[in-house]
Amino acid sequence: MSSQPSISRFLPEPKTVAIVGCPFRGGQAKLGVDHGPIRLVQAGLPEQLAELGWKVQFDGHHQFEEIDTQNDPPIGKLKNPRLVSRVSQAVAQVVGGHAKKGVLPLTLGGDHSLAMGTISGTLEQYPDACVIWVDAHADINTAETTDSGNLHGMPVSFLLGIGPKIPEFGWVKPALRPERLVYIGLRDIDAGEKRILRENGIRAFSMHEVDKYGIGKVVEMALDHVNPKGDRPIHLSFDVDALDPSVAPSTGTPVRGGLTFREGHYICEAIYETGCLVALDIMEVNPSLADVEAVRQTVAVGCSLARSALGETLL
Ligand SMILES: NC(=[NH2+])NCCC[C@H](N)C(=O)O
Ligand SMILES: [Mn+2]
Ligand SMILES: [Mn+2]
Repeated sequence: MSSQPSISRFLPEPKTVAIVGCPFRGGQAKLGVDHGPIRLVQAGLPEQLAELGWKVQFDGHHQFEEIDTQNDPPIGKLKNPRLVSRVSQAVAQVVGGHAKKGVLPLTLGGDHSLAMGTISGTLEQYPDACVIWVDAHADINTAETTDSGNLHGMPVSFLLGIGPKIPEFGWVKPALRPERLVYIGLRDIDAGEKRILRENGIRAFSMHEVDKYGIGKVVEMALDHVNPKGDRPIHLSFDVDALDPSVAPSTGTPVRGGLTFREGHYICEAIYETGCLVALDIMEVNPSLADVEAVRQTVAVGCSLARSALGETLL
């Protein structure tokens, strides 16, 4: 496999990627997702990206505070709210700082609550950026609609500024507009989330549309919706549970009927080809939830999705 020399519309040469390792699990209940970034780096992701011609910056994973339920009791249903807020705020600063320097931040999760931070950071530098959210879930619950209280099911509502205002999350600017957001891969949406998607006119391509139109057409329609002129920066937030559990088994909330290996990679390849990608998240790899071989497979797919989004081609 090789990489194509390609021009980025927004990143100066030499093209530089900064790996933002986020060993964080406070947005959900399962142990192990905090080891995702460590495994992705151990599997050789920095070297693989260098091989593709990127200048790679990585100086160790972030150190976050421990979960402390004593001093961080739930706010309503929200679990670990102060910790999730502080961690995401720190991540927003780091991601925003890289973006400001013309470097592409590649955030490795960790749970998807981190995207509150990564997307805030991107929008700070690129206010007109659009977001492509690839996931089995919409992660758009509010403090009112959430059943689980897990903040990894809620980051999008905070970015849009919908739902009750929680003072502890006051730093999150409602900087994302509903028409700048598009989903691909959805298949497990809570009733309250369906209502939010409808009421806000948010475009979503579920697995039904992937089946109906094929992934090529779906990505074309998705890009056409959020980036019709191809002049907006793109933040790609990829939850590995968008992939079918047979492809990415080791993740906290797997849902059957997901994207094939090729469909997942096609999305990344097509977004790379736009030349508009400015930030990438690879989230929810949890190396503790499967046997050795299934974990290896999930970590490997996390790495290969990142490579595809950063220019690896089949020919
Ligand atoms: N990032 C994820 N894997 N999110 C799963 C969310 C599941 C469910 N909708 C919830 O709010 O709890
Ligand atoms: Mn998900
Ligand atoms: Mn998610």
